[in-house]
Amino acid sequence: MPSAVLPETPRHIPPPPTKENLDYADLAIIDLDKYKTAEGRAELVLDVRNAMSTVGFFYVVNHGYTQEQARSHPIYTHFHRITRLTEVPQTRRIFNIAEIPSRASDDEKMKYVARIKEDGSYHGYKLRQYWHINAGVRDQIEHYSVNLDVTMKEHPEALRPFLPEISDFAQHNQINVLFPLLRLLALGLELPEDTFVKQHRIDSSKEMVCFMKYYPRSIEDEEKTNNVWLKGHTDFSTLTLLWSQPIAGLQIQSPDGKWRWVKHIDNALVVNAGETLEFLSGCFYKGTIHRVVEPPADQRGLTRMGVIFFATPHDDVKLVPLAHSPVLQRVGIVRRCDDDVAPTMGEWRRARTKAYGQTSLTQGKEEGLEEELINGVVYRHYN
Ligand SMILES: O=C(O)CCC(=O)C(=O)O
Ligand SMILES: [Fe+2]
Repeated sequence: MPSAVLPETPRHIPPPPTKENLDYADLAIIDLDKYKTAEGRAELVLDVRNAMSTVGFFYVVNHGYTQEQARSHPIYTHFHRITRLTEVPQTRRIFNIAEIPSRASDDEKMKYVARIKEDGSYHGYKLRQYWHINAGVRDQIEHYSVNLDVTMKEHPEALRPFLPEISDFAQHNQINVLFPLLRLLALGLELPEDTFVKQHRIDSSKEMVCFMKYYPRSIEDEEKTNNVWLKGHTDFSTLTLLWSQPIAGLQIQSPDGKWRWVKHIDNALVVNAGETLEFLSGCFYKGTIHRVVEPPADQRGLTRMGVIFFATPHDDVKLVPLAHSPVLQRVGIVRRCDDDVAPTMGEWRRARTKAYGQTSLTQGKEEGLEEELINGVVYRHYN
């Protein structure tokens, strides 16, 4: 069998977690080991339903990827099985790979820039300063997003040898984490367990892995934005799987209106519900508002790398509540728009992606709230 040797990856070195005593959100921990038994699953259905119908966020542990114990696993390229085995644990390895796109030249970044405004797609680079935050200050976040089907687009040269691993990683997120969670969420609505999975298991999926690099900002920018790096928002996904990393910054808006920090847990996932799950569940599952702010003093000045999987159903799925759910019939359905004008996933994704961070916003009823109308649905931003 022919063999090839992969280039070295950069080394992503995570700093120690913050020692500051922050006001942390109290989030449930969903242990996917329990999914293996019928009793465990029954417990998880209740835990997942409770978390998603109240806070809209939880942690997932035992998702099948190792962080601390080195374990060999073979690496493949497009054509060859590679002879050398990696000793790097899987989670650390994906953070190493995540560093690659940010090191491409400016010319190459321009070549693979995402067609955000043109097609409403994040696949490729979202460069820094694309979004407006406040008072003329723009974001310092660079994304590189790869579709679940990694062959859908071309990628920067340095990333190409790692596409098989990125593909494995994306599929791991989908099959081993997303699908079990979607089954639990369907059971939580007393629906057949594959209800949501069927909407997601498709060939032309637009689900994506996003490598997200936040660069530190000037004191002036911090002041003008009140330390907000990424404005309060909900995600357009059904679920967002965020690979926990030690640099604090992510905050969620608690039901009492207070922003609370999300604490880092080594090798855990932070999972949140997005707008699409709200649409499909008649707002029973909550797409909770979250934002990213400047890290605490002991982590200031660091770049912050995120690895995130955004899950969405097929573009043709009409985003109307699953009204036959016995649970929804009991608790009632809240519609964000009438069923007959409800957008499809594709319409919502494109409209949301094109509009985000671009349009001029109107001041909402509350302080710090801005609103815009997307596809006839009110979308809110919070500062
Ligand atoms: O970087 C984070 O921790 C969160 C990012 C986020 O909320 C998003 O990209 O939608
Ligand atoms: Fe988000």
